[in-house]
Amino acid sequence: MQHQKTLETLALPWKSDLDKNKMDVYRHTTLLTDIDLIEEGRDIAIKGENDEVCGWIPNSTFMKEVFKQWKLTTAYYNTLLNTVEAAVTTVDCNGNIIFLNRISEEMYGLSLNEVHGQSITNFFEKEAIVLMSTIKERQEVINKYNQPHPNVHVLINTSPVYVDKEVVGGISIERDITEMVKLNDELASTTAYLHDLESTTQSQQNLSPFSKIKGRSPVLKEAINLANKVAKTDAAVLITGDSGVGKELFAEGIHKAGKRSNHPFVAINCGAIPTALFESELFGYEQGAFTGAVKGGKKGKFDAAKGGTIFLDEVGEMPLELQVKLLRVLQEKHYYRVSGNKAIPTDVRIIAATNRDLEKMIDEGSFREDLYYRLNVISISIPPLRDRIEDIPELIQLFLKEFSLKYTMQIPEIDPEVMYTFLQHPWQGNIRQLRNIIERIIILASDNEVIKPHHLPKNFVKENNPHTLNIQFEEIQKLNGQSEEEIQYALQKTFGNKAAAAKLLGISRATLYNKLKKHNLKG
Ligand SMILES: Nc1ncnc2c1ncn2[C@@H]1O[C@H](COP(=O)(O)OP(=O)(O)OP(=O)(O)O)[C@@H](O)[C@H]1O
Repeated sequence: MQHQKTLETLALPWKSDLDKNKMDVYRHTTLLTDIDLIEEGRDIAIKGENDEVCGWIPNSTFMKEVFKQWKLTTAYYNTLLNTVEAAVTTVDCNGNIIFLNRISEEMYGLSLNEVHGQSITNFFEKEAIVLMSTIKERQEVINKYNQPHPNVHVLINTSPVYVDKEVVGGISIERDITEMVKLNDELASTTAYLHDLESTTQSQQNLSPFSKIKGRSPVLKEAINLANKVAKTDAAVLITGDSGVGKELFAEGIHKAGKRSNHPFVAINCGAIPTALFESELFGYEQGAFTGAVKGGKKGKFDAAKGGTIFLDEVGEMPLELQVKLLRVLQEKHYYRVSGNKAIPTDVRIIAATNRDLEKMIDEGSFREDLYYRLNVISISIPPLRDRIEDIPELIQLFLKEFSLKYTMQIPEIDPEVMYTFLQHPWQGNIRQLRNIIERIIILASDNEVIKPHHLPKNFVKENNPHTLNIQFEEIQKLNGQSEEEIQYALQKTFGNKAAAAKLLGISRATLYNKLKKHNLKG
């Protein structure tokens, strides 16, 4: 508590009429606390450096001093116990409660007056009382987690209290961490909840009928919106667009978003079926229909797609005579198997797609106008990739991920020049071409290699106009993202795609964000 006094400080000078044999003798440096029990009425003789008795302390002075020290110690002790931000409990060697401070009283809902002198085991589960084992085993405990009550979590320090090497009791100091435990629990459950939410939204996203169609361009979003609306009806849909723009993905999406989604989606490439087999392929045949026919007949695509959707891909490639047959089925709403005479009702939704200009074909007489109107109740036009360059960075990332996974590679980084080449490319083969190129890149690149222009196929590079490209690229190479104009230029060149713009400027995405903030740019 306080600085201990030595006996010397209390001593009076030795007098010749005193008898040291009637006194207890101590050295002058002895501390008050080191003194054994003094018999009532006995004075203390003090020995100096040379072991000569040099002073004495009358018993009354000693007792007064002890009393004074006791009062002081108790005052400090009580103040300390009630000031400390922890629950303090002291017990005697039998585990009877001597003291609880205010925090201890509050923490356990006990009042010192009521529990004083009672065994601590009356108030706590035996196995939860660290203090008891500390006394028994004479072993201090530091920062041990304990749950003395179902609603209380603490970190506990305990120590036996010794007087002259003998354990006279124990003291425990507990820091209440209930709030922390609760917060931690909440954090854990919130994290788990977030995980759940994330995977539900992810699976919902995966379930979304058009989720496979990636891209953020307004033209693409518009096409998806229209497809979504059309999907709710049973109307025939004609999807137009260049080769590889994703027409089949749209057809699948419409099927999945419609009420026929639990039935099959059957795709037919109209350009790939030989004329002689077209009817039997589509409508099936009865036994003995022709030489080489399978015994028992065979079902056709219309049977296979029953209740679902038939996707007539490349419908513009269909020979005229077959167009007539298809038209008849669509008009009459039933079909016959080859060599069959039973009319089978058609129960399919028709979605057709073409990359040909059907109206021009009608003018030229190679596509039937009546069939065109049958198929084209609603048309959805999918824009070519060169008209929605904003989608390119996302598609690149998608395919990089897909093929890195397939060929068990790290997802490589794309050099800004390659990104720029991609953004400027005319993409005659659209997304299919982009996908194929990325697959090739992944196959040819080594792990951890940055994708550079030399990774691109030679004929692909030739498709670009190398002259303009180089000049523009050189211009861009001079950029370092320092000025507001450069940042705006890069954003404009990359259609606002920040990842691509950062690559062009040769700075990290975080740096670009900082610069956008600094220049107050929206990006
Ligand atoms: N927006 C897109 N997001 C992701 N992948 C796409 C997207 N569009 C197309 N693809 C992918 O590109 C490839 C070509 O797409 P799809 O077969 O749907 O094109 P298509 O227009 O039907 O081509 P074709 O006219 O040659 O039959 C497929 O691998 C498809 O998954």
